[in-house]
Amino acid sequence: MQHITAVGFDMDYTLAIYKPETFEVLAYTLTCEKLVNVYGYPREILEYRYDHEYMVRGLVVDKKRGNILKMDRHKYVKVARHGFRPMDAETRIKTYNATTSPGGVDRFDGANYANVDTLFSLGETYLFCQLVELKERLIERGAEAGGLTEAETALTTKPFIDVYSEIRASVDLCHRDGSLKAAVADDPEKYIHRDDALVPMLEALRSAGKKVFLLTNSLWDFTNVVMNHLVHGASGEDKTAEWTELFDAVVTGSCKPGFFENERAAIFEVDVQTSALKNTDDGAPMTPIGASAAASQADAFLATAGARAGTGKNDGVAMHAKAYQGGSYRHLHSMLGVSSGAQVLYVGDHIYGDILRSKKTLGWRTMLVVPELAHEMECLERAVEEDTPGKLRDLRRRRTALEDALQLAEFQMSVEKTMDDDAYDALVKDATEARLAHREELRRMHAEFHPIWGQMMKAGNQNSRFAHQLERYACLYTSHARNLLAYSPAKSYRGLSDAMPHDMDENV
Ligand SMILES: Nc1nc2c(ncn2[C@@H]2O[C@H](COP(=O)(O)O)[C@@H](O)[C@H]2O)c(=O)[nH]1
Ligand SMILES: [Mg+2]
Repeated sequence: MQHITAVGFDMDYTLAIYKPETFEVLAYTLTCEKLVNVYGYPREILEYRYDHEYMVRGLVVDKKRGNILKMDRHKYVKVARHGFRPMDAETRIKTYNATTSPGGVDRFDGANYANVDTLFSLGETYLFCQLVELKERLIERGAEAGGLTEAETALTTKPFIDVYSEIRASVDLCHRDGSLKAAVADDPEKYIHRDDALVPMLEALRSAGKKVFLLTNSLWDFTNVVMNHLVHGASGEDKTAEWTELFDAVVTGSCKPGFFENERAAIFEVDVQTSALKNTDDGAPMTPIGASAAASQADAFLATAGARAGTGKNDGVAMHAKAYQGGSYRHLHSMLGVSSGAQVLYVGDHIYGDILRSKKTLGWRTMLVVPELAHEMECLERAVEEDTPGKLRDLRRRRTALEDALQLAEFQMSVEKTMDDDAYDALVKDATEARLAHREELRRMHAEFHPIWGQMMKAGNQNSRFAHQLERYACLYTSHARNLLAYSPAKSYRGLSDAMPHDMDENV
């Protein structure tokens, strides 16, 4: 951290942790309403309930087939469900892991797939599974007895990928038409956890000489709602702009990940008293026609530009306001007096929106917030207490030894053309039992983490795709941004040393 001069935070699901039992349920319910009222879906979905514990991040939606997949770091699909129904191993392997297409292995990144990579997407993925099942139930019902309503008939003919797109569009609408955000603004306490450690954490960074910034895709009005709740427990008329004093720069409506690449994006100044947006000339104040008093104000700001932000000038951009909307990393670097991406640490929850592009394009240091890690670590500790890793290692060793012995026996038989049938049958039996015992213990261990999807960071024995992306793009990861408070702002974080199979004592 010694070389880091600026530490930035994403807001939603990074500083502000939403309560799934209220916030996700609200987003889900509003989405169902849009599907019925805007897209003409059957009214029965208004009665649907959301189980916020069912879905997890890191899954991939196969929009075309109506399946949800969990894969390992090699993109080998280890768990698959059609809607909520488990896919049998044979179908799963045939569909995803034994492709003979000329392009080779499916990359799972085209238009037919969607990543469940933010906590915002759990509800919509759950709803997709419900509608996959509803569509199939209606097709069966229609074939048996007829008598479907117009809305039901329409759903039976809709490809899964269109159902997915309409769910997505409905979710998008909830975020854009104010329905979701107005409800949160009315009662932030109901939807967002407060956090006593937040202000001390931001203050500790600043006292250590770091610039601190907020960079969020939420627009100013919603940011102001959320930050007032987090910092002051204030809402409605009691809101103020005092919380902005905790930051050296506040950028809202940032359009990440475009913010990290698109240098031409216009930046607006936010009037924190009225929430009005003011035009700027690439960040410098502009005087509206006829506002002569403002002109001298603009001159004064320009004269002192940089007082708040070190140099305050970078690439010829002068920045002075407390809060902005839009813009690009170039404006932000200017506000912070940053000349190299390696000086910035950014803490966010979205592997694509926050982490990947900021690191790849700008060389920012990154920290991924993974709230699920707390549960994952509790389960790991329990597993260690029960010696599950030891049991798995022994079972895996026995399985490997017997499979090796069986393969060697089969090879010898093929060369010598003789065989001791009884010995061979016993070996086959032992190898099969060892394989099943190992698999069963692995399944049992995964189920302790999550009954459907297992351990988030593993798929079978391997790192999951989510864990792989995290390792590749996040310099650090933690269950909560507040954990920064537990370490010195000058701490040197060191990675574990890399290990290859031949470096290990045991290959388990
Ligand atoms: N229009 C949409 N907005 C969305 C969607 N999912 C989330 N969001 C909004 O993005 C920001 C995230 O802010 P950040 O602090 O994490 O950068 C927040 O305002 C969400 O409401 C969506 O599907 N469509
Ligand atoms: Mg976020």
